[in-house]
Amino acid sequence: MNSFLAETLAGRTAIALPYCQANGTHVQVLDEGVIRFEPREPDARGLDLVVSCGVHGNETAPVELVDRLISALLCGTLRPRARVLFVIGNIEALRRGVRFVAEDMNRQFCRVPDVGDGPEARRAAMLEMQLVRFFAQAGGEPVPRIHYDLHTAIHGSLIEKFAIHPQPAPGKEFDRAEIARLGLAGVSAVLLQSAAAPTFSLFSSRYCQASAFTVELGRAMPFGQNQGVDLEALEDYLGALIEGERPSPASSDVVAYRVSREIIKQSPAFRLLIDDQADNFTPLPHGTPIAEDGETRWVVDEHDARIVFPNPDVAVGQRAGLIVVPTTPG
Ligand SMILES: O=C(O)CCC(=O)N[C@@H](CCC(=O)O)C(=O)O
Ligand SMILES: [Zn+2]
Repeated sequence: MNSFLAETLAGRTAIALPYCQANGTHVQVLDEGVIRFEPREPDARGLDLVVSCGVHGNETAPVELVDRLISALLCGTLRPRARVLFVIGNIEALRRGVRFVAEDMNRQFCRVPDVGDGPEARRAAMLEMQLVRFFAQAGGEPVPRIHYDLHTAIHGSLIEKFAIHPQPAPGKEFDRAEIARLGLAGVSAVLLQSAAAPTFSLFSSRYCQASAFTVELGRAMPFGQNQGVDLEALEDYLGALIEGERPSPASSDVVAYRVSREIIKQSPAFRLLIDDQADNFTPLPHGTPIAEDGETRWVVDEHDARIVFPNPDVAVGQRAGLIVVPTTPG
């Protein structure tokens, strides 16, 4: 039998009726690339978990990981004791092996009522609806809600695996316990966002009250070329969550950075003044000119600053880099 990913890329998954596996697990394909698993015993459910991948079509290692987890659930070697929703984000971009088709999907979330009409904007709006329904259907006693949106990065990184924790809603705080747990998944650092970027993880954090993270897992490579991306710890960790475990680390190994500034491209004249191939977390000495755009110049005035996601080729209005500085979680 072809895997869920193979069927999805071939255009052969679509909304279907729920069914029950021999081991009692309830399964339903909710849309193209969207599949939900629920345990036989609803009372056993201790967690509602969303794992998304492929929001950028050139970031395939996490898609292969998600496909392995789905296959294990479908053949019964993994038995859920949590409700789990898997989302393969930008299917057409995955088919083409490109980051996006018309617009960056990870800038199309949280846009109601101003939803765009391109393919990524429409898909993002549908995925938002799926998450809202998934979390609302839980019933019973409230359980923790977690969303991991899995990515890989364009450049190399001095810290290979790191997460971005979206800016909390007013009156809320960063989730220290979930940040610490990420260490068990092989994640070494977290960036605490200080601005509301229109990402998938911001959506689930703000509108679904989930503890949400964008997780960067190494370098973006095409399907079949991800041997250099070691996702074993993450795969074990997600398998444990799905099977109802909630491992807690004795102490946190995850170092924290605060996003000090977002560098926003304001016009086509935007220029990066540092190497646009710089690794993520490359240190930026005080006084370094980073970018210019007409009259605007970005110069490092932070102590111990690093650059993350330097990219001058984004659309006007989008971020061309993050300046981050060390901080403490929480
Ligand atoms: O490597 C890059 O420049 C981009 C990698 C990537 O796709 N990162 C995400 C981060 C999302 C967030 O800030 O939560 C993105 O840019 O969408
Ligand atoms: Zn990405």
